[in-house]
Amino acid sequence: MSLLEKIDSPADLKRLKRSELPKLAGEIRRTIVDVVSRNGGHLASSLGAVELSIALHYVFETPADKIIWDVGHQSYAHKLLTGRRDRFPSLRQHDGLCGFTRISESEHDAFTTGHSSTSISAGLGMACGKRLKKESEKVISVIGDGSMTAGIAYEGLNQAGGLHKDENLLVILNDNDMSISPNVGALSSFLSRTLSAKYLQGFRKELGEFLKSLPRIGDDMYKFAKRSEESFKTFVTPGMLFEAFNFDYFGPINGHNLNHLIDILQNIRELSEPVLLHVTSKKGKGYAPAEKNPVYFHGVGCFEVETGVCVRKGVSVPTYTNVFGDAMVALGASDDNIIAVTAAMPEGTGLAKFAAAYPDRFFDVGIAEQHGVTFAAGMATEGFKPVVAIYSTFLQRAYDQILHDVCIESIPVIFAIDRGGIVGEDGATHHGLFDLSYLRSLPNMVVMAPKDENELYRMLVTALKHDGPIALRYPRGSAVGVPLDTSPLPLPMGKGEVLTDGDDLLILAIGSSVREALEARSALSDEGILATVINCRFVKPLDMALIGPLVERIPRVITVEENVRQGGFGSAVLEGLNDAEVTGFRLRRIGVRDTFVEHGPQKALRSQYEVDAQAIIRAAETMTDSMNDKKAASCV
Ligand SMILES: Cc1ncc(C[n+]2csc(CCOP(=O)(O)OP(=O)(O)O)c2C)c(N)n1
Ligand SMILES: CC(=O)[C@@H](O)[C@H](O)COP(=O)(O)O
Ligand SMILES: [Mg+2]
Repeated sequence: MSLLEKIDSPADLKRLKRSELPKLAGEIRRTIVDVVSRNGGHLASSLGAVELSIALHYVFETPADKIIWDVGHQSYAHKLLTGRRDRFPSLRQHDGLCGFTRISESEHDAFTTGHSSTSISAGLGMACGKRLKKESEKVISVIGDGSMTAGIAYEGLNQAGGLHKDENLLVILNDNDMSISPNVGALSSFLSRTLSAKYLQGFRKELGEFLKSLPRIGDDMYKFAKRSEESFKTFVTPGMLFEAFNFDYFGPINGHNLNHLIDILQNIRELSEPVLLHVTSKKGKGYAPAEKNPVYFHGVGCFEVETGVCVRKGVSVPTYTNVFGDAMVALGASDDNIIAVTAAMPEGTGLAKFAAAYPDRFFDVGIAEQHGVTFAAGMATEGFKPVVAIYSTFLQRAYDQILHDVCIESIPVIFAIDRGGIVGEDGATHHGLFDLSYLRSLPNMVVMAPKDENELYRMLVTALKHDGPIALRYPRGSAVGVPLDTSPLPLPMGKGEVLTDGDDLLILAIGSSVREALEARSALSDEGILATVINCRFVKPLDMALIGPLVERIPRVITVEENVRQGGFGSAVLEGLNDAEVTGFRLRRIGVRDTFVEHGPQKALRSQYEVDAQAIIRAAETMTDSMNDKKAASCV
């Protein structure tokens, strides 16, 4: 029996001898690599946090003590140690374990995470709550160096440092010198001073010996230098930053040395004030391909364990992300005013190629979506054309910046919103199901969604010509596979496109849902139901000049979107019809109902949450059945 098999709870872990823990770490790593190679997942970060997870559960007592794993993408070892070993093979699968931490999944998951940099705020809230309840358990926020680039992390530190000194909060900065890509900004270079700190320790020793050797004054000077050693150390390490927030700073310590980790955590456990422990670790630790290429193995699909080579199921259709990335490079060649902004996701958004081609016009702002949007607004006021590429789910963070800094003055910022719709295995925290609703309510904002990659390109061209805020949202994964027109003309603003004609039903679709609508249309025509299908292209401005008369002609209407129904595209159509005083129609909205979508394959989720072609067919059948019933009734 392996050591891991003996662990059904953190209590079992504590029964192991310290000398057994490295073996356990090896078993955990092999399990993680094995499961992720089959299910995909966040491999490199989780491998880098194995010893930290073991040490934390060896020293602390969850669920009474709280551990908040920032983002939660490094929490796989934590899951294995907290009673989820048997279910671990279901990681990220439909109805299986979530890829991040979820309060609803385990009492050991203190907080639900997925979006970064929330752990300090949540941890501080818990620590304050515990103080008021006179509970003495520890709250531990584990945050990476990339997540430390977000403003909210400093808002938490700032409040913590200004509160009572008895907030029982331990912040562990897990510093692997990487975000998804190499970490950016001043913080990153500041943290890497730790490297030179090693050198400085040697230097300090030499200096001591040198001072002692000086006749007469040497001893006194040595004592003075010793006295100020603490401030010297703080000055030359990142401690300076955290001490300024009134945190006691310890570190940097090696995050893969279990003995050191356990010793220091046991000591810190006895302190009851805000402490920051700086741990250095290696992304991908223990699995050579991931150590070598941590960017690729940050979030990876299925791969062969022996080689680390990706197993692809022979699809050659490009992703929307790739088409966007290539279009940016092509368009950037003839227009020096185009700049690209990403919030720590150059690969994920497809902007890495633009970064390589035009490094001066590429800006990675770190995990700082809010700042990224306002930064882009600033550049736009200088005459540039900023294209801000952010995943739909992360753009939620920047709502006020879009409203206040972009829309009020109608500043021409282009939002390239990737991962719009159901994203799949990342689940509830990551689906991009709200953007159509949260953007269309903003004055001056234009909102588009392409039906295929060709239209994505055209929409980007349209956006670059537009003088005001404009968004294009497109889904995760493969595009349709249509031939690309690489010099497309801009689209007429706010105009939809008639795709098919039929008098029985009107299907109004947006974005990737157009494909579902066409699939449904073809199945329905086999049943003798003929539908007019419209690719609306724009959620705002909506083409009411086209839609209004069509609804009067075909008063059975289905709207389709991969977005929540509340406030989305279907709602826009209803509002438009109401404003145009069109009456006497029936309308069904296909979209995600008032719920959060869990994780699983995109196709399965589209079916479960009823936003696929089958859902359109069912809605069409009920509508046309009742139409036939009525016809039949009037004949009687
Ligand atoms: C608000 C937000 N923006 C972007 C992301 C995407 N993202 C997930 S992990 C990550 C990098 C985090 O780096 P770090 O905290 O250092 O953890 P590491 O991956 O190095 O373990 C990013 C950018 C996110 N989860 N949340
Ligand atoms: C943890 C996180 O937020 C990212 O790593 C995210 O999982 C990336 O998603 P994609 O795989 O869609 O790029
Ligand atoms: Mg990191």
